[in-house]
Amino acid sequence: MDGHSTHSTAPIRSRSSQSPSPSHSASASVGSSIHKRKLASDDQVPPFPLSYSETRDGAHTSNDDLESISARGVDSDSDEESEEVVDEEEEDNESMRVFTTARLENNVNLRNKKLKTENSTIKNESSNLLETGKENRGPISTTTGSIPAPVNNGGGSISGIVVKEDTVKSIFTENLQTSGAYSTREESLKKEEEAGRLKFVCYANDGIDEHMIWLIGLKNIFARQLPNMPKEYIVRLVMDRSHKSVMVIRHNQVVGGITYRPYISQKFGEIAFLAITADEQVKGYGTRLMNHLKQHARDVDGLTHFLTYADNNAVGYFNKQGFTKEINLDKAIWQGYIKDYDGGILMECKIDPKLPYTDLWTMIRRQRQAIDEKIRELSNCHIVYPGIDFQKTMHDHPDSWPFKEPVDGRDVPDYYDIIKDPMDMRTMSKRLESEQYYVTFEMFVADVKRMFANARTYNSPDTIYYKCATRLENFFSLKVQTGIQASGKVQQ
Ligand SMILES: CC(=O)SCCNC(=O)CCNC(=O)[C@H](O)C(C)(C)COP(=O)(O)OP(=O)(O)OC[C@H]1O[C@@H](n2cnc3c(N)ncnc32)[C@H](O)[C@@H]1OP(=O)(O)O
Repeated sequence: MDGHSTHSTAPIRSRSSQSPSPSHSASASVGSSIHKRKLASDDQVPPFPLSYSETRDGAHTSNDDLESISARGVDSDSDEESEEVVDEEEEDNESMRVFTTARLENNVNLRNKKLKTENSTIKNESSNLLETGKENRGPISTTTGSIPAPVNNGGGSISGIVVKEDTVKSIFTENLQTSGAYSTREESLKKEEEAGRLKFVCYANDGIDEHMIWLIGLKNIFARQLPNMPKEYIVRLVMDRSHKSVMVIRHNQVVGGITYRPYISQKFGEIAFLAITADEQVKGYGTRLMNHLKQHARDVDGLTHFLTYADNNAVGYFNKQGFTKEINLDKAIWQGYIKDYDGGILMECKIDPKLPYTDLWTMIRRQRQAIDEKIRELSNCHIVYPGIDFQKTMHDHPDSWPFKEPVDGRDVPDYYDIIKDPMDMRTMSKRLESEQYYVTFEMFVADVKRMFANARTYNSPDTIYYKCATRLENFFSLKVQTGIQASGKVQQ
C-alpha cells in the first residue's frame, strides 16, 4: 500500500503530546549523555490501532501484541505526576513479566526454563540499576544461560564487505598514528566482531522469542537514554512491525541500537530512536552501528536516504555520521510521513550506493597511504636528517672558546652598540634543547652564520677572535656538507 491514505487512517507514526513524566526527568542522572528531545507538544497521543493495521510497506501491527508488551496503558503513564526511578524499574520488570506471560506461556517447559534464565539477565540488569544508578554493566555473574545467536532471516546478522586483511596493520598505537582515531576504533570493533564477542543484528517484531528479548533490552536502553520520550511511545515504535532495529550485542547483552522505519516505496528511512548504553558511549559503537545500519538499509531495504529529528545534543554525532541539516530529499517524498519533535533538528543523510560502510576504515587507510606516497614523490618533507651533534661539532673544537658564552657587556662596553643581533653557542644550545625553536635546519645554520659574522664585524682581521671565527666556520661548513651527503646516501 502506498500514498497518504494509510497515514491518515492509521496514525502509527504520530508522536504523542505526552509531556515527559517526572520519572523520565529523574532518570536523567543515569546516563552521561541524556537525550533531551520530546515529542512536539501539539501532538495527540496516538491510540493503538483497533486491530491489525496494514502499514505502507505491508507490515502488520497487532494491538494485542503491543498491549501485552506494554506494561501499562498510555493513559496511566500520562496522568502520573510524581513517578520515582524505582517505579520506572518496576515498570520494566512488569513489562518483562507481561511480555513473558503473553509470549511464552504456551512454550514447552524446557523452553520456558531457558527463557527464564535469559529474562533473569534483564531483570538482574534492572536491579543492578537500582543499586548503581547505571545501566547495562555487562554480563551479570548470576546468569548461567546465554541467548543463542540470532538467525539471519534476511534481516539478521549484518556482515560487511570483505576487504583483504594484508594491508591492515594490527598494532594499535601504530594505527592511531597512521590512520587516526576513527579507523582505529572501527578496526578494533571489527576484530571484536570477527572474534564473536560483538555482533550487529537487525530484527523487527517478528514473534521469535529471542528477537523479542533483544528488542525489550533495546527498549530499556532507549527509555533511559531518551528520558523525555514517553515510554509507551518507545515500546510502540520498537515493537511496531513496520519498524526495524539494528542492535549492538556485546557478550550477549544489548548495548545499544537504532530503531528505524524503512519507507520502502519512497526509498528513505526515518531513524526514530538511537542510543548506546551510558557505560559504552564514545567508544565507537555509535559510529559502527550507524555504518551497519546504512549498509543494511541500502542492501536489504533498498534505501537511499535517512531522515531523523536529531536531538540538539546529538547533532555533533550525526554530523560525524554524514548527516546534514540541509535536506535535499524532495519534500513530497517525506512530508507527512515523519513527525516533528521539540528540541530536534531535521537532518538528512544520503546513503552512498557503493561505499562499503562497515569497511570504510580500510578505504581511509589506503587513501591515506596513497596520499603519503604522492607527497613523498613531490617533496622531501618526509626526510629526517640524522642530525649534527652540535655539542661535539662546535664545543670541542679548539677555536670555539670565544663563542661559548654571550659577550659580557661589562668587559666589552661598546659591543652591544655595534652588534645589535648577538649570538653565541650557549644561546644556540638552549634553543636546540627546547626542540621548539629550530623547526628547520636552515634556522640553525642562520644562527651559526650570524655568530661568526658578528665576530668579524666587531673584530679586525688580525685579531684572534676574527681568526677563530673563520677557522671554526670552515670546520662547521665542512661538517654540514658531510652530514648532508651522508643523509643523501641514507635515503638511497
Ligand atoms: C534520533 C535520535 O534518537 S537523536 C538522540 C540520540 N541519542 C542520544 O542522544 C542518547 C544518548 N547518547 C548516546 O546514546 C550516544 O552518545 C550516541 C548514540 C549519540 C553516540 O554513540 P557513541 O557510541 O557515543 O558514539 P561514538 O563513540 O561512535 O562517537 C562518534 C563520534 O561522535 C562524537 N559524539 C558522540 N556523541 C556525541 C554527541 N552527543 N554530541 C557530539 N558529538 C558526539 C564522539 O566524540 C565521536 O567523535 P570522534 O569520532 O571525533 O572521536
